[in-house]
Amino acid sequence: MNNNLMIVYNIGELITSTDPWLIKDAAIVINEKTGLIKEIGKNKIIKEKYNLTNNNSIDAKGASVLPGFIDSHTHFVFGGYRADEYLWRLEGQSYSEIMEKGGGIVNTVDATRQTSFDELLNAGKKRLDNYLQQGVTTIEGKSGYGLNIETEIKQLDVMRSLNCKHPIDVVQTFMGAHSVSREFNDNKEGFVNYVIEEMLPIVAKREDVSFCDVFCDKGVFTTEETKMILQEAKSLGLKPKLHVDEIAYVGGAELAAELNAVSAEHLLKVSDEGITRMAENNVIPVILPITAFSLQEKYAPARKMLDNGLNVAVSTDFNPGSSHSYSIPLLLSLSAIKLNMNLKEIVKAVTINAAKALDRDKLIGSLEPGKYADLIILDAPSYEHLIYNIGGNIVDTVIKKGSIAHKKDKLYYEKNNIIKGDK
Ligand SMILES: N=CN[C@@H](CCC(=O)O)C(=O)O
Ligand SMILES: [Zn+2]
Repeated sequence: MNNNLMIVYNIGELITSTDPWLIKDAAIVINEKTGLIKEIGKNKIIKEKYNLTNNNSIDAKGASVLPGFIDSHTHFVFGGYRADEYLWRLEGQSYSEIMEKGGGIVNTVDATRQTSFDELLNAGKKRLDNYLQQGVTTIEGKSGYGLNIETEIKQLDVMRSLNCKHPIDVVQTFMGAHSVSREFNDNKEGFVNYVIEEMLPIVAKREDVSFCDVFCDKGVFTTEETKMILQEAKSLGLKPKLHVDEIAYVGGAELAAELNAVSAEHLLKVSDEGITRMAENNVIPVILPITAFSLQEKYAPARKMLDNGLNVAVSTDFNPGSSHSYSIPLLLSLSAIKLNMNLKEIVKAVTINAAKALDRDKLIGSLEPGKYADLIILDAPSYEHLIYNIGGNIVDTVIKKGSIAHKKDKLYYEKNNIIKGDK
């Protein structure tokens, strides 16, 4: 009767990210073949109905269980580092000043062009391993450190390969308009045409690429240029996302609404009108508090967005420049302390709302029958510990599509039986 079923039982509290939000003393029945959730119920009832002696069943021992985290905005495939720029920023130079002096994104473009596919793959794998240990089961990754077709394709190929090889699902976004490439330094119009005419037709044919993103901001691409690129991308079947209103207010959120974009991201300088327009058009705001922290900028008005009914998502924005961090605990802490979000809003922001930002909410982001069994078991009795435990990773076990993808490592000294004898 239990063939191909995995049962996670003795769950102290199950956080579903849907209704009912919390189920005490719960169990989840998973179809291991499909990786989908078959049934969720009270522990006692599931125990009576199914045979728990199945080897693959897991005793959660009263711990809190919740959906796998979804990091909906990252640039995790890149070559080189920009630690020097981070130190310059600490000495008072701004992100824009460094960019205007010829640094910033184009430095990483140089490094990424010089880095081989295998090196990018290895670096990407290590970063995904780290994400997995923190409970991330789906991640978005953007290209945009190639700015020519060869290297953009190389980044996308690395992400495609990682998506096949790694338990974390990688959702790919083409971001050829991340900055103007050095070759087109004095010819931005030429670069925009290059993106539209040379890159988009090739990238849009790939089934593994879902979105097209543009850095629409002061000193980067204007709203007109962004509109041209994203309208073309849309006509070729790529769904629009926008980096907007980060450096300065440019009316980016309004443009995201006009384009019916899936998401608008950053939004540090968003206007009230932009918030209203996003709400009217179901645009998901993806807020990146680690970036504001790292740039020492004012945080995006997440509270105002939530109070206006928006489905706010939060993400690490892991990249080599503005947010060199893939720390989920830091993300959760900043969301609580700096964005004034409550625990439920924070969990939604890294689960169901993040799934919405990736247009995958029919399959992931909440725990309910018919959705993928992407879930985490905490080393804590309550999900309150996610923000109470500041900066610490309290994820014990990660299950991806019904298979155990990570279990907290045993300590080295336990594994090797190293003990200090009495002296
Ligand atoms: N703001 C634009 N893009 C990235 C930063 C890229 C970089 O500095 O390398 C971001 O989302 O923060
Ligand atoms: Zn970004």
